[in-house]
Amino acid sequence: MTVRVAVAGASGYAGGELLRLLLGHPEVEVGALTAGGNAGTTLGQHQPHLVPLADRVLADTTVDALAGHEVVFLALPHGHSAEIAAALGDDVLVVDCGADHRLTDPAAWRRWYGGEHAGSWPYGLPELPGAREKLRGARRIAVPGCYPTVVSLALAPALAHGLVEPNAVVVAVSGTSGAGRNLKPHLLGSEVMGSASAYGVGGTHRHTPEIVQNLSVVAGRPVSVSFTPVLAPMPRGILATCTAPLAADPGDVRAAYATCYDGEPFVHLLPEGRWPTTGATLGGNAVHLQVTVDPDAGRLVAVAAVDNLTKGTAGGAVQCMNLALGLPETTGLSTLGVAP
Ligand SMILES: NC(=O)C1=CN([C@@H]2O[C@H](COP(=O)(O)OP(=O)(O)OC[C@H]3O[C@@H](n4cnc5c(N)ncnc54)[C@H](OP(=O)(O)O)[C@@H]3O)[C@@H](O)[C@H]2O)C=CC1
Ligand SMILES: CC(=O)N[C@@H](CCC(=O)OP(=O)(O)O)C(=O)O
Repeated sequence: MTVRVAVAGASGYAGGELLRLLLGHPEVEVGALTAGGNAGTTLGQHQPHLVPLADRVLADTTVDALAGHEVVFLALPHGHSAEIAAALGDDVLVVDCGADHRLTDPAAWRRWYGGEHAGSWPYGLPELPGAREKLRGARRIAVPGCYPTVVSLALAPALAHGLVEPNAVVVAVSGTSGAGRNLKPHLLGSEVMGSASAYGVGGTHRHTPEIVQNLSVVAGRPVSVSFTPVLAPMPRGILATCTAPLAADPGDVRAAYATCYDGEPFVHLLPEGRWPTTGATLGGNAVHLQVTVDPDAGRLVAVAAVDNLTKGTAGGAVQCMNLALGLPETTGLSTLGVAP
């Protein structure tokens, strides 16, 4: 089986990571590569690590360029996917790395993103209860945001099994590639190096409703989340510290987590006493996770690390493609990190 795959947004960070993984995927042939203003330049000018594709010329992001492929990955800014997907036809698998189709509630979309909601697609986090079944055979997939991937997986077992009260506090540190390859003053080396900064504080980050949506479905009741992201001086990786008040009788918290993720190829509950590091997850399609109880504070504490570009975007997207096409879910994906 050889699947012809196009990548829109190939000059960006998510597009580059998609191509790195797709070049190592045994069932994939890389077809059209598209961009915005950088159309007409070669991929090698933007992604020097992708040597086999260095001479490929980036096309404009048009339906004509993307048509004729069995799979189209969209690694574009928000707002582009609905129109492209509608023109590509129902038989093409469209995997959207953007936010357009993640939220199920149109009112939440209007509040957090503005404008009319384009509708929700099957949500590309297979490890959430019930999600994998909806991804098998799907032809439209909404890949989660990077923070929602790691936070949802860190807290889902606690909420699914009633180990905690339904209100969580999350502080998550992210590398700068999470912000994309944009020329923004706050992303300049001189601003970021040697300094960490909180942003989107006070419930204002647009990933809050996505995290709340995921955890409320898992818990079967409304969950509130106080989410604070922090920009850190590193190119990749997210480390999320998630806490919630313990329920009256939580039982063996670690055993509950171990049972939940038993057999999940991409979620690694660390041995007791060891805590996740972003470094250990870099380049791998894995979430590293640890959980404990803080008895004095009466809180469950879960810490999780992920590479925002791999399991946090592109790796998760390839995992979902595998499920949708009926391939083994782990095809072309490694959990091995890069160290040191
Ligand atoms: N970075 C991350 O960790 C994560 C990103 N995502 C999502 O993935 C998507 C891509 O993000 P990311 O790679 O970080 O962003 P980048 O800014 O790095 O890349 C954006 C890509 O989209 C292209 N593009 C920009 N504007 C247009 C346009 N008007 N028409 C066509 N193409 C355009 C750019 O081309 P050009 O170079 O020509 O401008 C580039 O290839 C976004 O929706 C983002 O939210 C999701 C999870 C995590
Ligand atoms: C460090 C940083 O800036 N991170 C980004 C996360 C973006 C992301 O995950 O993607 P979506 O835009 O597709 O949701 C942010 O906070 O906006």
